[in-house]
Amino acid sequence: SRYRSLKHIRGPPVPSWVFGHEYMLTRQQEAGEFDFPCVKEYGLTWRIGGLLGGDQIMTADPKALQHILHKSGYNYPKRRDVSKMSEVFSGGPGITSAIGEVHQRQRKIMNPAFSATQLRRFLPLFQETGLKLCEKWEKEVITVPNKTVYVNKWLARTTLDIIGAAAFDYSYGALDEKENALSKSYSTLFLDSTLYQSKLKLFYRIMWHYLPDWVINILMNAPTRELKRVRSTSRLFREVAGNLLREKGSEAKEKAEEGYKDVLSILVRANASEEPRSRLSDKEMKAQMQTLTLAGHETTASSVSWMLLELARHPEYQARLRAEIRARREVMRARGDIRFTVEDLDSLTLLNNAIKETLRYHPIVLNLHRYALKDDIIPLQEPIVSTTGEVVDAIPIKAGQWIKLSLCAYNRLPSVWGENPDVWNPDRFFRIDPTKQTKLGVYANLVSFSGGVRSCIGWRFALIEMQALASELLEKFEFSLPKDEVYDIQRLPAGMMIPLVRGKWHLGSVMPLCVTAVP
Ligand code: HEM
Repeated sequence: SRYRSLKHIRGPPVPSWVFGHEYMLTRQQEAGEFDFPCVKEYGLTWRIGGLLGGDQIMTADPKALQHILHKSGYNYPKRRDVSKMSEVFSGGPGITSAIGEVHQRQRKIMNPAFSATQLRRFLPLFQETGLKLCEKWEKEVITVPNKTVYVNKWLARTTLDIIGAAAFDYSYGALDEKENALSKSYSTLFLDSTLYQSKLKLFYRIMWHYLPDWVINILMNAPTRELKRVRSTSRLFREVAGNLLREKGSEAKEKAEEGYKDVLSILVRANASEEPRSRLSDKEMKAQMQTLTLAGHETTASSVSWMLLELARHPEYQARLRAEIRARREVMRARGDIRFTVEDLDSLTLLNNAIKETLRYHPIVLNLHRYALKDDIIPLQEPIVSTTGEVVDAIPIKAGQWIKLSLCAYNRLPSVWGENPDVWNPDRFFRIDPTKQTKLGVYANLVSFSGGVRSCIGWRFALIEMQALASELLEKFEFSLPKDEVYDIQRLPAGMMIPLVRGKWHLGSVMPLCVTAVP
């Protein structure tokens, strides 16, 4: 049968015939606590259980990842239950849930909005919104010395305002308004809908993979608590999108005709296109808006929050970083400029190393769930030893085989990242020679943005945004561990990796840090 051939691959004992490792993986107390020991015990590729006695391959092997993500094009799609869940999160058939040719069409339509030239134009917006956050903190938030601030909450509002303005020329007013319904709804979305689901619900959801689309389309509307929660965010978004298209739609159409390549103009033009290959339906257009809003804000806010936590844990590095930013500020002022340019930001080596190291150490997406469309052979960079002691350097698989990519474990491989990969140390990037690595990710060979045809479309957007926000924040504020209490931050697997405080889950997903203005 199809799975028998994998029995010779070693892996951890399967905890349940029904769930395989699926349930266990969602129940981790610390993201990666499953993956990291597996690499140490079995090598970079191992066998885990799937549903109902099935076997899966799990891998962190650079060559296997390269094969699956890059070289095979669309031959290793996302598991169907995963894409269908993305559809629920996007409120319709958007780019994260589309597969094959539909995805190719959508991606081609949207790509021009994410070119390097296009994104440069957003830098002033990133900076102004960052400065607005600084001002808020200075005037309203840091009212007493040693104030503990939930930095992730503030950053999520900042990045929500940014994605609204950058993509849709729309103001969410999340930084200004205390009670913004949409930003509130987003802020607990993953926690409420994805973290620690019951066994039954998880089983039911993963089984979607085997069902025909029309059945899933009915099940997607089932009245479970989790689905209702996600749909309620979608409803709020649809209201916003409706207003937005009413207000900006005709203007966007004109801009599109003049060749503007901002997201909204591109989407509106594609929506009006007569040509099937470049057309987006109404549903698709709205789903893209919702997708970009979701995929484009909390991801970046989270990454910056993890970086600030690490800088709080590493005050000496933080001080070097601040000095680097200030020195560049002098150069900038001497030129007569008032803002950093993209070149200035790219020249901040310590900052960029800290960003890379944070993406490596705290990848927001831990695992990707894929399956093979065709029979294939997966090549391995580091051979493994089978149950009978033979050396395996390639794994033949059958069409339909489930495969999990361990992005978090790849990001910790000493063979790729050098010694002490379990320590956050940005200086490692001074020693890394990317030409010696297997080409993988879109950025710095990290797989934190995934890779290949399904890689993150917004990685450059995120990078410039992180550079801009971090350079403003770190120049004006010092981040340290909270003084009022000890907060033990857990990294939890909730679809996206989210921070929770051990013993204080009632606080929700928070990143508490002590923030002090620096003179
Ligand atoms: C640090 C910030 C970010 C990280 C770590 C990140 C990470 C990722 C990852 C790992 C994927 C692949 C997911 C999968 O295959 O299931 C992805 C896809 C995606 N990301 Fe990001 N992302 C970030 C920021 C952004 C931003 C700012 C945007 C938009 C402005 C964005 C838009 C998207 C979209 C649309 C996709 C789906 C692409 C496709 O399937 O063709 N992301 N991202």
